[in-house]
Amino acid sequence: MLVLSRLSGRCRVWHKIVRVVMVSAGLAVILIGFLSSYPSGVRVSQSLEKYRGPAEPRDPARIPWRHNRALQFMDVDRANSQDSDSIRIKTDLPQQKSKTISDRNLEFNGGRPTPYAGEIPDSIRETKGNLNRQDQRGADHVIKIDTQPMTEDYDGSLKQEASNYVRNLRYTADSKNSDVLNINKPKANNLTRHGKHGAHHERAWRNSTEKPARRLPKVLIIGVKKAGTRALLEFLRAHPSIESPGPEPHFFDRNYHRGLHWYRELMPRSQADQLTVEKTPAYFVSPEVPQRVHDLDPGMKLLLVVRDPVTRAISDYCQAASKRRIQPFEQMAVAADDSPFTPSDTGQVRANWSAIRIGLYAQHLARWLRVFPLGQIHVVDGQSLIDNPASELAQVEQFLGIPAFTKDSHFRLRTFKGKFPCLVRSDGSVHCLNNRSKGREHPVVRESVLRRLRQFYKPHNERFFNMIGRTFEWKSS
Ligand SMILES: Nc1ncnc2c1ncn2[C@@H]1O[C@H](COP(=O)(O)OS(=O)(=O)O)[C@@H](OP(=O)(O)O)[C@H]1O
Repeated sequence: MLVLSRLSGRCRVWHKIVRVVMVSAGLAVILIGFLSSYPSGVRVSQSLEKYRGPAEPRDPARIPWRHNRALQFMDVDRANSQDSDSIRIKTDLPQQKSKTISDRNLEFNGGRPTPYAGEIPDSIRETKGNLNRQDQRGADHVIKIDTQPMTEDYDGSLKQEASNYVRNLRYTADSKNSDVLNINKPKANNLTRHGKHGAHHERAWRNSTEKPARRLPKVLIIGVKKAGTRALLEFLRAHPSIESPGPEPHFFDRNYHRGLHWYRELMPRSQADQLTVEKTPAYFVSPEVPQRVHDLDPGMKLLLVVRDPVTRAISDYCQAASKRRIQPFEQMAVAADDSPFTPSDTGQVRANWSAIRIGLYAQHLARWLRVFPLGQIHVVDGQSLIDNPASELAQVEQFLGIPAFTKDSHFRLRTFKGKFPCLVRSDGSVHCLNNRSKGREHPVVRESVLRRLRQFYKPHNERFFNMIGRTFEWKSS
């Protein structure tokens, strides 16, 4: 009995020792496994980490993930990417590690969730970036991006996705031992921007001692959709006192729930004495927007571009028709008296159709005037913006209280599609608006239908003219 009880006591001790050894070995295996799977040399800050999507499935055709010195960079000059197909970045690669970066090792991070736009459209998923110069420390690089597939949609949405896409560009080093490549926005005083009138604008940055920061807009182009809002923004952002994001943020209407931090992050960096302007034409017709804008900044300056509502409706129709098959404009706009297929000059105008409803300027403006004084709203004549852009811009500059800058020589008239002005940059290059989404050919609309629409809009236009104390030469019969 004594022998048996001693033996069982020893067994318990051995049992305990074996358990401790096994647990320790298990923990060691897990720890080694974790350390070896972690990508060596990757330095990704917490703030960047949150923008990472779920881990990418490994693709054996690519360089293994653990060899990637992948760093997502946040501060690409996004505004630049909207209207040209190049994006300037600054690299921080030590000279001795200098290497040529080509589309072989620079790839877009397709398919990952992005902070703003969700899924990347298939059409641009395979787009490649390219640095066009030998890499040097601090070199100002230009990544060329094929924007062709991005121009399918009208301004805004796809372009915005494209720029988000670029935010998630990854650099893949091809050697295990190379340094992390930090790609940051160029410092303000080295910034050379497309779209600005060159030297003048750079001087504004260089003379300032303050750090550039992302600032919320002080000016909104609130509408009207299809009245020339993009042209106004493009012309305005050439001014040295103006900064703007290229895409439409849609903050006060559909993205309000995302909060001010989200909104501010969309803004480009600017100096304290510059004004940030954004344009989202949907603001003008969204009932909840005026109060929201006022809540943010009761001193917000508002720009409203207007155009003959009949032509505007046709332009709106063209945009919709470019995306999906829809009935002819005449049938969409006017309900026939006797037959649904023969619209006539006596039929009911379909005022509920958004293309018609947006043109009821007085109705929409009334909502804004409940919240903002008329003095804070400047109305831009969309037709004059085409015929005489410098003079229209001069009035905007005066309203915004920024130095007079825009001159006739900044424009080349009737250059785009033989009708529209284009911007002349300081280097002499000419910048026109998006070829596919602007200046679409309008369908021929019968005179009787046009007359019916003009009759319909007449009282609304007059009310609008009374509200703003100014008239426009829109035909009323
Ligand atoms: N410089 C220049 N270049 C090209 N187009 C110009 C320009 N200035 C004004 N426009 C007119 O702008 C119309 C499009 O208006 P928006 O930019 O407000 O459209 S959008 O709401 O942003 O989709 C567009 O309408 P459509 O011609 O019907 O396409 C143009 O008439």
